[in-house]
Amino acid sequence: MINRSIFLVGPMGAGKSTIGKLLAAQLQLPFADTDKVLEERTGADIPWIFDVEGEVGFRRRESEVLEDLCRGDCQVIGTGGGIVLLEENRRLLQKFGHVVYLQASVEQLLERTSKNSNRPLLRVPNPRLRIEEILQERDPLYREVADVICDTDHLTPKQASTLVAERLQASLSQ
Ligand SMILES: Nc1ncnc2c1ncn2[C@@H]1O[C@H](COP(=O)(O)OP(=O)(O)OP(=O)(O)O)[C@@H](O)[C@H]1O
Ligand SMILES: O=C(O)C1=C[C@@H](O)[C@@H](O)[C@H](O)C1
Ligand SMILES: [Mg+2]
Repeated sequence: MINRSIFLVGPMGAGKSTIGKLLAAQLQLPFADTDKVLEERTGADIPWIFDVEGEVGFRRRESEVLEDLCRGDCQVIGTGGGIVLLEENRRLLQKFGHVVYLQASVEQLLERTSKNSNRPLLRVPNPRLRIEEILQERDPLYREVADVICDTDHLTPKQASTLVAERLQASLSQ
């Protein structure tokens, strides 16, 4: 029934990496994370890439990773929060995958992303405002590509993974 890769999209802290791993185990599929693949290929971490190559350089690398993963086997793929910014990426997501938009409130996103400082776009004096701006810009783009939308606010990662699996099955059997 699942004949294409499952892409998880959503803002930083939505749980794409955390829930993605659980979902992959649940569906007995491999898991990949675009941020991780990009870091392994580059041999540098995301803050370093942003510092040296800027966001434009990072986005170029991210698109290359996405293209390669789209050509590969069916798996669960956690994406970077900004993957939907480029139209070419949105087309790839829709063409090659089942896309799940993981949502969470600004409050939850702020709390979940405050635990570490490896997100260059949140290294600002007012991360709450930044998250609000990001959501305003990207929510329509996440919706544009999504086959399924799941709110993770009051769910543990395990509960969220189960909900995503159920919603995916329902959407695929329509
Ligand atoms: N449903 C949830 N309930 C509680 N904590 C969560 C939930 N989902 C994720 N977390 C926690 O929030 C933090 C960020 O999650 P994660 O790294 O999976 O987000 P992400 O969407 O992959 O973000 P990014 O776009 O920056 O890669 C982690 O510490 C994770 O354990
Ligand atoms: O939301 C974003 O633009 C980002 C999210 C992270 O997953 C990383 O891809 C990077 O920190 C940028
Ligand atoms: Mg992630």
